[in-house]
Amino acid sequence: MSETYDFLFKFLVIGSAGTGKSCLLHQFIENKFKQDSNHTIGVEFGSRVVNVGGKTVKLQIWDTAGQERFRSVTRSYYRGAAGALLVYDITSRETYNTLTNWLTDARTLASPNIVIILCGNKKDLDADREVTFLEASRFAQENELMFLETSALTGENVEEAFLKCARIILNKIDSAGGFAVTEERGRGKECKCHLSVIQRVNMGRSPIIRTPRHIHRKEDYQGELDPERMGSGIQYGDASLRQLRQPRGTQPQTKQQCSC
Ligand SMILES: Nc1nc2c(ncn2[C@@H]2O[C@H](COP(=O)(O)OP(=O)(O)OP(=O)(O)O)[C@@H](O)[C@H]2O)c(=O)[nH]1
Repeated sequence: MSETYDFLFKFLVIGSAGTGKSCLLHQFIENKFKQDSNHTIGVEFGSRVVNVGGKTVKLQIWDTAGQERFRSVTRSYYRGAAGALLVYDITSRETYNTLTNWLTDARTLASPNIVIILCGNKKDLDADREVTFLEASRFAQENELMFLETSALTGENVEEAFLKCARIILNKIDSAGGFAVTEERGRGKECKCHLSVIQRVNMGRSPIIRTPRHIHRKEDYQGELDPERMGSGIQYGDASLRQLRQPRGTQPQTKQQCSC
C-alpha cells in the first residue's frame, strides 16, 4: 500500500551503549517494550508516519550502535539527518558524561541545523538515578537542546520526544512557496524590507513573490530549513508534490531584484 505524506524527515537515535536507544525506537514504532534487547550491530532502521501540526510526516529513523567499535560505521549515517534523539541513561553517570562527544559528532557530521532532543531514558528507575533532572536541564539549556526524561519500558514521553523533534523541524521549514504577501503585521514572516509580511497559505513552490511594491526574493523570507537544500534531511512527500504540480498563477515573468 503506498503511503502519502507531506514530508519525510531523517532522524537519528544516538548515545552510549545500553542507554535504551533500540527500546525507544521499538516503543515508538510498535507501541511496546522490546524484551531482551541486544546490542545493535552498526545501525538498524525503523519508520512511522505521524501527524504533526496538520501535516503528515514520515519519520525515517536510524538507530545507531552505541558501542565504540561501531563508531566509524555509525558516523557515516549522520549525514543529512534533520533530527536526532540524544539518549543517556539516568541511572548511569558514565553515559551522561559522554553526551558532549555525541553532540559534537551530530553537529559536525549531520545537518548544521539538526534539531536534537536530549532524552534521559529509564525514567522508571528513579530509585537508581545518578543524574538529576535539574542538572540535565541545565546541560540542555547551555547546549540549545530540548530535554525530556523518557521510559522505553512504560512508554512515558517516548511519543512526545519524537513528535517534539518533528514539530520543531516543521516550524523551521521554509516550504519554499505557497506564500501570500500581506501588509498585516504579526500574522506571518516579515520580509527583510520590513514593508510586507509573507504568510504561508499552502504548500507549493513559488520562488519569487511579486507585489506592487517590489519583488520579494526567497532569501528575504525563508526560514532556517529549506527542504530543497541537499542534506537538509527533509524531503517533500507525495502529498506535497501533488500540490506542487498544480498550476499556480503567481509565477513572475521577470527577474527584477528586490529593492530591499
Ligand atoms: N528499566 C528500563 N530498562 C530499559 C529501558 N530502556 C531500555 N532498557 C534496558 O536497557 C538495556 C539496553 O537497551 P537497548 O535498547 O538495547 O540499548 P541501546 O542503547 O540500543 O544499546 P546499543 O545498541 O548497544 O547502543 C536493555 O536491557 C533494556 O531492556 C527503560 O526505559 N527502562
